[in-house]
Amino acid sequence: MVQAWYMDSSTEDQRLEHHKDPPEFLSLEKLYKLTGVEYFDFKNLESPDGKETLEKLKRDRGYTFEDQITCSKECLPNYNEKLKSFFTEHLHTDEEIRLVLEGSGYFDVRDASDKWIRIQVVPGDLLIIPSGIYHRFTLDTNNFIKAKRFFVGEPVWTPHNRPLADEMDCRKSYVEILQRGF
Ligand SMILES: CSCCC(=O)C(=O)O
Ligand SMILES: [Fe+2]
Repeated sequence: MVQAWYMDSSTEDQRLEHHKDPPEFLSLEKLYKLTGVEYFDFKNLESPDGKETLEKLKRDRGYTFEDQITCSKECLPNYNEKLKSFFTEHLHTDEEIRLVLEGSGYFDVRDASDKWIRIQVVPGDLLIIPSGIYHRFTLDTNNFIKAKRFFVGEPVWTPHNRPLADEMDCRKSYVEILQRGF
């Protein structure tokens, strides 16, 4: 089951959980209300039902491109460099959609007060991170994740780092929606 919590401010190893003391969890509804991040449960991905639900989601949202990424020392070219850029706070001009197939990791997203929310993902979790939200990704202490990536049209994975990205249209639109409320 996916879980989300507010992070502590320690600069210790990014792969640790970084719970506050005491821990402060968020429901998926709250996560959506606060950030616009959407979650879909695909624990049944291997069943006919699961496959059909995924096809429907792809149709509904116009995801025409799909591939897979494996993050491990063995499988990811320029492993250290890639992981460093994944964990540098950034945004994208499009949604970032990931469906975890194996392994686990953490997506961190900023709330409206710039607090970090950590979202733990495990197999069967599909996350949609909106365009324009500042976020980052890290492996956990298992150092392995395999995920499907989806995209509308030709994929663009370019990260735009903070603070330069503050001036981008997608950032301004996101902030506007955030102020109006999801
Ligand atoms: C779980 S996918 C690995 C991370 C990634 O693709 C990204 O942050 O863009
Ligand atoms: Fe990203």
